Amino acid sequence: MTSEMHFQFVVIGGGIAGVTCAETLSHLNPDEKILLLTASPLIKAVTNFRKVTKTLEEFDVEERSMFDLHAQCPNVIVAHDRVMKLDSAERILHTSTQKQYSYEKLCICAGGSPKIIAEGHPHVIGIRDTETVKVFQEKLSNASRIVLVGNGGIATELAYEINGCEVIWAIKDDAITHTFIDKGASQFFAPIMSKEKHGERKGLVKRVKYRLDDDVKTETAVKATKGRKGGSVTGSALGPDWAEGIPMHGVIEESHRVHVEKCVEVKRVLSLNEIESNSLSTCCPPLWDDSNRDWPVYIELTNGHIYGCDFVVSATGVNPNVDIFTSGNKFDVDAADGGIIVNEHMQTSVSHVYAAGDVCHAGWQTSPYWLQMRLWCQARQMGAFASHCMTADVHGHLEEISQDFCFEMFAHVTRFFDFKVVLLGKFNAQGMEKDHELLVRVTEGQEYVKVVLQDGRMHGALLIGETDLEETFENLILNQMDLTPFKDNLLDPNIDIEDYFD
Ligand SMILES: Cc1cc2nc3c(=O)[nH]c(=O)nc-3n(C[C@H](O)[C@H](O)[C@H](O)COP(=O)(O)OP(=O)(O)OC[C@H]3O[C@@H](n4cnc5c(N)ncnc54)[C@H](O)[C@@H]3O)c2cc1C
Ligand SMILES: NC(=O)c1ccc[n+]([C@@H]2O[C@H](COP(=O)([O-])OP(=O)(O)OC[C@H]3O[C@@H](n4cnc5c(N)ncnc54)[C@H](O)[C@@H]3O)[C@@H](O)[C@H]2O)c1
Repeated sequence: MTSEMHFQFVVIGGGIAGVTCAETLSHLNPDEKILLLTASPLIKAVTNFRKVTKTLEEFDVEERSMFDLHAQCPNVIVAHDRVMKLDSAERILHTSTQKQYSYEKLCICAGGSPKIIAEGHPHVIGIRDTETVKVFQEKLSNASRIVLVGNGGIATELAYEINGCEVIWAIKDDAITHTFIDKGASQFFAPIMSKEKHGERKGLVKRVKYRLDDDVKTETAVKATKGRKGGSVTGSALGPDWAEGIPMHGVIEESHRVHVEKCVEVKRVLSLNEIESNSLSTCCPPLWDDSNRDWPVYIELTNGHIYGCDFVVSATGVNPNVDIFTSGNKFDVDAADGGIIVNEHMQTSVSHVYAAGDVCHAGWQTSPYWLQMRLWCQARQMGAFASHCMTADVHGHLEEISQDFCFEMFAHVTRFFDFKVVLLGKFNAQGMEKDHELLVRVTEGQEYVKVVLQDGRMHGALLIGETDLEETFENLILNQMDLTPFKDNLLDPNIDIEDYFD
């Protein structure tokens, strides 16, 4: 019989949400012992945090040993141990090293795993953590053609970054990068995507400092006995600009070649044997050479096209890691995205259990200008806010805690195709009825500015390039000024909009 260790606060997950939650708990409760349980030996740390505007934030993400977190927050004990079972009635966690931990308050920050088409197929991979990136790089270094499935963040970055390998990019939509931008913006990017990249990439400060050394030793760590099961992902998700500085080269001389197949899904993954025995004919994009080539794997798309390739990258979103927790416990889970539902205090439907980051589904009545997307900024914000709520809860004044300002308005800054991209509020008019209006300004190869208006008020904006408009537009969304009298001038490039609304 193993002895049980008790902690006031236990956090599960060494990603951005879990580490931020544990760090903030440590600052708020310097006299309490906090346990962070993580299935991955390295944890994620947020550094150089800075606010760009009231709601936009930027930070670096470093992969660190568990030792570093304990050194920085001595009341946080980090255990490299996988939670195998939650007994929420007894408030006990059972781990892979046969330990038991009881808690007063628990925060689940177990992240997500890539949702992979044809899961388990040896020629289909997903990307989530440093280990899966290594697998991808290794496969790519011997590849001359891949099929890329998905139309969100990862697919967009890969379509731009991969060199020396042909890419067939299969998307469900009629325009690229649909998760983040509208069709007009994807047309803005189209010529840029097909251009070859020359010389140094411009202007971008590398934001992620990954340490890929596998053997980080820690004395405080409790060693996990089990590794990955069936190739499942246990590491934390990568973060901003993960693709920067990671070589992505195939074997051919042509530096950059992408063929986009629009409005399709993958119907079947086929072997050469199946192609031959059923006499199926394969396709090749115009001007690409496919003569006499046999491929390790073939993809049949719903438009009937069959492409051969070395391997397939499934960049098709994330499944929250909920199974271990929902088994035997009455968590409410969102039917559509599979996340554990949390309320405005990050509480789940199970007493004393909170959740934050990719694993959770924001189940509260959200502000009209905020939406959940599984992003590092939201993982950090949710982790930090959950720790404030957990602390208030143990002191009996949770109801006095009002929601953090960061949930007032959605704000995300990233880079696609080497352009700065800022997303504010309902940047794609998400969930809005047809009665909204779009104002757009485009300068080819330079900037794309789109504003979403309803009843003359700004509800969202998409800014591509160095527009310098984020602060002004953030204010206009937050203060809901009636812009009807200024509508014609709002995007006039000859008017200094900042002065205008000063
Ligand atoms: C390739 C890639 C690129 C990305 N790029 C960006 C970007 O540019 N900008 C952006 O905003 N976002 C980006 N994201 C998304 C962002 O990285 C995630 O939203 C964010 O990191 C999620 O953090 P998290 O802490 O919720 O989860 P995770 O980082 O997934 O961490 C979950 C943690 O829980 C642990 N865990 C899981 N199960 C257990 C268990 N049973 N017991 C113990 N521990 C467990 C895992 O080991 C891990 O440490 C990217 C994601 C990927 C995969
Ligand atoms: N720069 C950034 O902000 C950035 C970059 C990379 C990743 N991320 C985040 O990391 C996470 C993972 O990225 P991702 O690109 O896998 O997810 P995503 O949610 O960004 O995009 C998933 C894409 O896959 C498509 N899809 C889903 N099922 C499909 C199917 N069966 N067939 C074809 N297409 C399918 C969806 O339509 C969507 O376009 C996301 O939360 C994303 O927001 C963010």
